[in-house]
Amino acid sequence: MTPAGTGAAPDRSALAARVHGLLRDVPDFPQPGVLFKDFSPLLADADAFSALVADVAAHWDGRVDLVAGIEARGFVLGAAVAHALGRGFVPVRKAGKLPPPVRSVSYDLEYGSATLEVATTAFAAGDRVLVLDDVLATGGTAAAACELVERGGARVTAVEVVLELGFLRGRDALPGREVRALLTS
Ligand SMILES: O=P(O)(O)OC[C@H]1O[C@H](OP(=O)(O)OP(=O)(O)O)[C@H](O)[C@@H]1O
Ligand SMILES: Nc1ncnc2[nH]cnc12
Repeated sequence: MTPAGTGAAPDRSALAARVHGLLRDVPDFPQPGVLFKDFSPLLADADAFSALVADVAAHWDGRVDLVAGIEARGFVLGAAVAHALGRGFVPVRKAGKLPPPVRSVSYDLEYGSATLEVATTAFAAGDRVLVLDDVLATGGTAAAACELVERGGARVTAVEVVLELGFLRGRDALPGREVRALLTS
């Protein structure tokens, strides 16, 4: 593997502290009562973003065939990790964005409900797929993405997120799956 960016991944606890310091808390967004975690400052920090991508890629190197990123913030992280791994990227999109034929799954998330879609041709039988997103909250989004991967005949190796909102118990929506998070709050 040749990680994009600055080379070897640093110590994970140091990386976690650095990433934590670059997340911005936004109260009452997108609706009252939600404390929104804004990843924009992290993405804008070239060194921290490179270190994060290198860390994730180093962990999964040789163990996945494709990275599936969930719209929209999972696209940014997922495409960067796929590039660092030298693997392909599959966009898992909100309804109506991908051209047919697609598979669809509806789900609930922390602040609403939605439908995710993936191209029916995205996966080959037996592909090992890393599902990647920024936040695991209730787990509805990640569970829907996993279902889409498996309906396509592929296998979910794991769900990787930057931040897990532990109090929302997203892992309960992903029984039996490996879930890896850099940060838990
Ligand atoms: O675990 P859950 O409760 O399902 O929530 C997690 C999802 O919520 C956010 O996406 P959002 O749907 O807000 O879309 P965005 O990335 O386009 O802003 C986040 O990026 C995850 O995909
Ligand atoms: N609180 C939160 N902040 C950012 N993304 C989220 N997705 C679901 N809940 C979220």
